[in-house]
Amino acid sequence: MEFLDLSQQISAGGTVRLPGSKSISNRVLLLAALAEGETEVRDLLASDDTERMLDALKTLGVGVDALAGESWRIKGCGGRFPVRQAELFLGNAGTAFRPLTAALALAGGDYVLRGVARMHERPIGDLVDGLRQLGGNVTYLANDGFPPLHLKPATIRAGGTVQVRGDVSSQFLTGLLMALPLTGETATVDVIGELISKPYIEITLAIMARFGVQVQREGWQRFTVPAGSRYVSPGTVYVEGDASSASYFLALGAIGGGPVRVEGVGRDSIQGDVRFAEALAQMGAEIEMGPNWMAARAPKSGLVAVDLDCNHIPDAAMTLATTALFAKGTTTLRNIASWRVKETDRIAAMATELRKLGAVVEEGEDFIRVTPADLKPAAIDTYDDHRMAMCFSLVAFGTPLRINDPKCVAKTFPDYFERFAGVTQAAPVVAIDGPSASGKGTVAARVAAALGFAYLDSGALYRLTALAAQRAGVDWADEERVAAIAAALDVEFLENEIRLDGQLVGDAIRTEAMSAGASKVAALPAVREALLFRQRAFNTKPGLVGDGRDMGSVIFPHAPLKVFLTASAEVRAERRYKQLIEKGLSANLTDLLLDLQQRDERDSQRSVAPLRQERDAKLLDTTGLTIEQAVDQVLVWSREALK
Ligand SMILES: O=C(O)C1=C[C@@H](OP(=O)(O)O)[C@@H](O)[C@H](O)C1
Ligand SMILES: C=C(OP(=O)(O)O)C(=O)O
Repeated sequence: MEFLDLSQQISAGGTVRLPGSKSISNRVLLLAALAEGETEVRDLLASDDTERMLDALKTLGVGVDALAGESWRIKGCGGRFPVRQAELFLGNAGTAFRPLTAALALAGGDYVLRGVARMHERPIGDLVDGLRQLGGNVTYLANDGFPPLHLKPATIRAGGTVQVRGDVSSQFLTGLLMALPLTGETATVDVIGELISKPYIEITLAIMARFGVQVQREGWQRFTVPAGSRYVSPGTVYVEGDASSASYFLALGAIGGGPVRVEGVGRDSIQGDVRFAEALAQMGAEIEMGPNWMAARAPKSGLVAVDLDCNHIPDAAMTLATTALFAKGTTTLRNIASWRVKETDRIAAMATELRKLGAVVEEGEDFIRVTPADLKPAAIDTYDDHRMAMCFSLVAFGTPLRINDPKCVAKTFPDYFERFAGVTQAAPVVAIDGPSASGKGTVAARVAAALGFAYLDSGALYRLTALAAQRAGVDWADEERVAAIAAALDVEFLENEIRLDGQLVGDAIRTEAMSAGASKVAALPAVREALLFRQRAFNTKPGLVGDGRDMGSVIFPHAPLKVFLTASAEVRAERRYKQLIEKGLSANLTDLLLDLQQRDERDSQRSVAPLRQERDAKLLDTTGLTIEQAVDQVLVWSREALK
């Protein structure tokens, strides 16, 4: 599986221009297609969900032309799709599936609508019931109440009243309202049960109005589409920035210092998720807002927990669940039952993944309660849910972590992680690589102490793996079993000691035999893979000095300082010889030199992460230098690089 390792982050600040709103984009596309006239749509969201809608419209015969930038020209078909028979694939886009179901059921024609497996588990029964009241011929192709659907030509009973349940998804009401002008008669929708996610209905009504249809309403209970309503292109439509996408950056500002400013959405927005800013303010964040921008910064006294009804911001509320990890006290998010029927069961997924990090989580049918704890590194599963991936990126302010399948963000925000990197600053790493006995261990440890950083002796991890394998009677060439040992290594780095399986290791990993073992197991790709995240997880606040052979090339490719530390083989052999003699061990200089040369050869020739000087690494040849001189040089470079 693909993954993305996020380093420990230390600060956030900057400006993000948001991608277009998903909810507005897909509504505008559908209404532009149903309208009379051509519509130019500017700043459309480019993502999986909007691609599903665009593909569907093309399949239905609608003229859809890409213009420069994120602009599109849609040639409206005046309520009658040219293609009368088609099969549509709508992925996991609720904003495409539900409204298209309604429009196609009332527009006549023979259509099959499918989605990804999860879409086939997301309910649509309440909408189908509503459409059947109007005479729509809709059948379930698999399970009753769920996609895929078959829509057949039918005689639509125009006019009158339709009842639709509003307590599972507001998209059913949205779908019906957007489709009703196709009947031409006065039609009234009565909402049964408490309508959820109300602000999304406001978006629907605002965009219908933009296309010339005024819906009359009695609160949230009854909506009437007047006779003779028809969609007319307003010419050009600008799509606002996505308010749900804004939530991650505002939270970053609130957690990581800030200010982080988002542009494209603000006080004048028609999206309910701008009210996420109020929730964040309740947690103590300092919020500023203009007509089409918002900014957040961390409070001096720290964030505090909240107890909130989140029914009005179901998507952005997920961001509060991970923000809660940085707030004092227990945060409760209530009235979020709809989370269970979205991209995944979001209450269960959120609880499971938060617990992996050490948080204390309680979940109920319609709430989640999060109590922060000391966070520990974990690999987070994202359940093909863009918001899981984006929400958990915030956790990097508490611990390094791995996000599995990060590309799922493509549903609404394909370049999310690039934007994340643009406004965050990771805890710095000084990566020191070099051949055996170059003195890199001593230099790295002293540089770490001088900077107040943590120290990672990555070679020790390979030596420990070799030792643990030997103790378990596993051959160093047995890739699969050695990798399993590496993955499960029970190791603890103390001040000047290492504990393996609870016991002090002492010099057992410093023998020549274990050097050879380390070199052998380090050549196995599966072993290196198993130790990858473990090593990255050492990069905590305020920073890390790591030494090894692939610190700068593989483990920390973005390290602000990379040093390639080396010395002539002869000098290295002499240093190693002296070390051994000082420890009272017997040694032979010629054998040591030969050994070193062989090891250099092996390390530089291996196919995975071979030892070499990275192009962006500084070369430090210590052949004629003392340790102090080498340390001083690295410190000078560090201070320059970490400024
Ligand atoms: O109409 C819309 O654009 C949306 C409505 C909400 O769904 P529910 O009404 O199912 O809560 C929201 O979660 C979804 O991301 C987009
Ligand atoms: C619920 C969501 O999507 P959909 O539009 O598919 O319902 C979402 O984006 O969080």
